[in-house]
Formats: sequence, C-alpha cells, structure tokens
Amino acid sequence: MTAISNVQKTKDQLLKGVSILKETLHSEDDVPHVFVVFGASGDLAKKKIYPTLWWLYKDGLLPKQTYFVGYARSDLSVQAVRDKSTQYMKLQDDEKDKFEEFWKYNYYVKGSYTERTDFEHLNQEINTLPKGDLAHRLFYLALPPTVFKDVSSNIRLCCMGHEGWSRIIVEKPFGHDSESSDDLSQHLSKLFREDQIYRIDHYLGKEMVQNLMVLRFGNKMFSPLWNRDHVQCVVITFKEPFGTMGRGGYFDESGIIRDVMQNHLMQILSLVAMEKPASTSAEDIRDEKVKVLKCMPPLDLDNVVVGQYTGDPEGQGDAKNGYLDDPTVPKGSVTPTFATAVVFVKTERWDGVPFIMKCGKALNERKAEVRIQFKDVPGDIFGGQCKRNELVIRVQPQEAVYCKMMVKAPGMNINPEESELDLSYGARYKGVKMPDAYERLILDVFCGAQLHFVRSDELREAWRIFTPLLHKLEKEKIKPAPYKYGSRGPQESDDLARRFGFIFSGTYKWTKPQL
Ligand SMILES: NC(=O)C1=CN([C@@H]2O[C@H](COP(=O)(O)OP(=O)(O)OC[C@H]3O[C@@H](n4cnc5c(N)ncnc54)[C@H](OP(=O)(O)O)[C@@H]3O)[C@@H](O)[C@H]2O)C=CC1
Ligand SMILES: O=C1O[C@H](COP(=O)(O)O)[C@@H](O)[C@H](O)[C@H]1O
Repeated sequence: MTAISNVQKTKDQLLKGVSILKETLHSEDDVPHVFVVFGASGDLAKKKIYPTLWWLYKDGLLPKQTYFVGYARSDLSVQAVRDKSTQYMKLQDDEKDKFEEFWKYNYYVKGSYTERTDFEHLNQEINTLPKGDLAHRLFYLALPPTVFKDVSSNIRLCCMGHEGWSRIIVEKPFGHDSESSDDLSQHLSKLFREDQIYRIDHYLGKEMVQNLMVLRFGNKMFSPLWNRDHVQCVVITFKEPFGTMGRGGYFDESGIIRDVMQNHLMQILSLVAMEKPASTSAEDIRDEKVKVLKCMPPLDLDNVVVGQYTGDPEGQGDAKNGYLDDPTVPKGSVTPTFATAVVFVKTERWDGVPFIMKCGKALNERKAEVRIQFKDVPGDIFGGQCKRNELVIRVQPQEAVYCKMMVKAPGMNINPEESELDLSYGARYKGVKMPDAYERLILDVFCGAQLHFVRSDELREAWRIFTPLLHKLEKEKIKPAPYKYGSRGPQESDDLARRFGFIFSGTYKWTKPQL
C-alpha cells in the first residue's frame, strides 16, 4: 500500500471513530447539558477550558443543546470572558459565524465561592436555561485548592441535577501530601460517588500516553522483552525550556516533584509497568495501575537528586534570571525546580529494574519521553562496538516511537552501526489532527468515560510513595544542586542515572528523514 493510501486509511479510521463518538453523544441530544466553569476569570479557564469547549463545539462533538456557564467572583460578562480567551482559540477566518453561535450558548454568573446563597442563585440561573431543571450538569473546578472544599460542598447542596446526572471535574493539586490528599478525598467522597468525580491529570489525555497500552498489548514482539530479563532501566523524562517566569510564588508552594513527578510521571510509569488488564474497561485498567503503585516502596532520599536553576549571565532575556531572582519566590527558597528520582517496582516482572524519573524547568529543551534501555547483547562478537538498544516513546514535541538499534553499515565491510526504526507521527500521519489533551478529557467527561482520570486509590498510593521524601526535603531544608538555565540539569543527576546502570554513549546521531 502506498504512503498516501495509508494516510487516507488512517483518516478514514479516525473519521469512523469520530462518527461513532458523535452518535454516542448525540443519542442524548434531547437532554440539555450545562457545563459550569468555576474560576471562569482565571488563567486555566482562558487558556485551556474555553478554547477546548470551542474546539469541541465547532467539531460538532458536543451534545446539541450544551450551555456554558462561567462562574467567578469578578464582575465580568460573557463578552469579557470572550475577550480574554479568544487569543488562545486559534480561530480560523471561515469559522466566524460558528464562533458567534458558540458564544450565544454562553452565560456568566458572578458569585462567591463560600456563600450558599450565591450557589442557589447559580442553580436558579441554570434552571432558567431551556429545560435547565432536567439538564445533565458538568462542574469544572478551575480553581485554587483553597476553595475546593467550599465549592464542592456548595455544588452538592445547591446545584445538583434533578433528573439528569451531575459530574464534577477537579484539577490538581489533589492535596499536598498523604494527609491533605486523604482529607480532600474523604470530603469529596461524602458528597459524590466515585463515578461522579473526574480528577484530571492532563498527561493521561496525551496521544502517546494513551498509545502506551496499544503499543504494549497490541504487539506480540514487545511482550517477551518487557521485563527484568531484558530491560536494563526505564527513563521517564519531562523537560521544559523556561523557568517559573513570575509564577514562582505559586510554584514555590509545590516544587517540581509535586508539580510534575508525583502525578504526570507516575501515571506514565504505571502504564509502562502494569500487567495486561482483563479488558480495556476503566476499572480493569485502573486496577492494574494501582497494583503497580502498591508494589513500590516509598522513595529513598539516597536515590534522589534535586536541583534549582541559576541565571545564565550569557543567556537571553529570562534566561539571565535564576529561580531565586524571581521577586515572587521567597528569599533563600530550597524548592526544587529539577528532580531525578530512582524507584523500583517490586513485582516478578520488574524487581531490580530502576525506573529513573527526571523532570525540570529552565532546561535545554522541551521534551517528554519514555526511554526503555535494554541490556547489553551477551556473547559479543563485534569487539564492543554494539550499543544498547533503546525504545523511545516521545510524548512531545513531535510525537514519535523509535527504536535505536545496530545495523550493518551499508557497504563492503561488516561493521555494526547505530541506526533506528523510526515511526515519526508527523510523517506517518501527515495531515491528521491530533486532539489536544483537554479536548479528549473533557469529551470523556461528557461520555462518562473514567479511564483517563485518576481514581482515589491511585492518588493515595502515589502520595504514599512521595510523602516521606517530600517531608524530609522540607524538614531538613535540603539544598538543591544548582544548575544553569538552559543546561541539562545538575551533573549529579547524570551521576545518579549512571549509578543505576543507564549508559549514555554519546555516539548516536539521528538524521532526520527527508520527507
Ligand atoms: N522520530 C524522531 O523524531 C527521532 C528523533 N530523534 C532525535 O535524535 C536525537 C538523539 O536521540 P536520543 O534518543 O535522544 O539519543 P541520545 O543518545 O542523544 O540521548 C539518549 C539519552 O541520553 C541522555 N543524555 C544526553 N546527553 C547526555 C550526557 N551528556 N550524559 C548523560 N546522558 C545524556 C539524554 O537525556 P536528557 O533528555 O536528559 O538530555 C537522552 O535521554 C534526539 O533529539 C531525538 O529526539 C531520534 C530518533 C528518531
Ligand atoms: O501540570 C503541569 O504541566 C505543565 C506542562 O504541561 P504540557 O502539557 O505543556 O507538557 C507544566 O508547565 C506545569 O508546571 C505543570 O503544573
């Protein structure tokens, strides 16, 4: 089959998938849906939630009668919300009429997060929408954690659907440590059933994270290799090339371990390490993920490196400033902006295999990936020339799956050379639109699909693994290793990875294929 017809086939399959989805959603067309955005005045709402609702709306993926209600303390209007969010909506010239139509379904209600009467007022406003009293209701908490409890209690008291279902979507942070997370979970569980709670970890909405299950369980060739007999180590990386940029005050409360490692990287780790689930149902898959976490002992400080970026005097703009130069960061803060941690999964499959999680801000590039480094080939006959195979699943940017392998260098001699099997999505799936993580996840909430959301027991286990380390770092005020803005992080991180058997040869060179 030619490359072009392959692309067409993929598009056809995707279109078929989308039309099944539309059928499912539109089967509820006669019941109105009301999507309430709490914190409609905020950053998340303008940058992610409203743009996502617009993309879903314009693609015809939402049930026919869906109304959007923004709620916040600020004295705003629909026009003000629209003005703030339009720049993030990637509006095309030929979409202007549809865009006007979208905003006609929008409403704005001003109110506090604490007063019951304000929520009664919100409920009255919802009821005045066409068949509003019968509507299914989705409540998105795009809010700081300080008001989670008040808002969720008030929703329960005043705003639940009478005939239709109600679902609540919660953004991280889900607590600060085991105790605070349990407290929040208990609070929510008194108000809502687990099937009404959607805890967002937006990494679970990314194409390549969702792909992990298919790669692992839809291919015979990987399963015999996916274990301690063949895998030397697994490296899961998140890198961002910018610092906290004036948001240091907010970031300082959490640090990179809470911000990225305890949630996004742990979610990826459990999908890489889990056993094959009994089915693709949300509960079967989440059961397997929880089992992985249960087999992981708490993190040991000896297996962790924390870092904090310093300014690069030769850098441009923001790169000149270190974390501590941010005026919103408390003086002398020891909050890590970088961390590498080695963890173990004590199962028959993985015992002894280091899982190296690495994440940081103000680094040399933007990248998120999973790297499976395989063991050396036993019984070498090539005079030590062969490098370890690596299977890399690049989550972003430029999604790809590639396998670094040895081949005979083309020519008359038999010399091994490093090369790759390369599946670059940009080339293989040219022209196919990759939905944004939030698009997939919000659509899942409409459909009632909980697979890509965090269950309360997953959360509890993840905090169990991280809480002792976090408390120790904070109690002992452990000083992070400095690293320069724009570097790969502190040297200590590479030393740690090497100590656990990861080998970087520095010899691999990738030649981008000419398309
Ligand atoms: N389809 C595609 O798009 C493909 C793209 N490529 C590209 O080719 C380039 C090279 O490939 P890659 O797989 O990264 O292989 P490399 O061998 O260059 O790097 C492998 C790993 O070694 C780490 N590393 C880099 N420098 C050092 C160092 N000095 N000490 C210790 N560890 C180090 C990197 O970690 P860290 O992340 O911490 O820097 C990375 O995880 C990449 O940019 C990759 O994206 C390759 C194949 C296919
Ligand atoms: O959750 C978070 O993720 C973002 C990175 O998300 P991405 O989709 O752009 O990779 C990160 O910048 C932020 O600090 C963190 O809270």
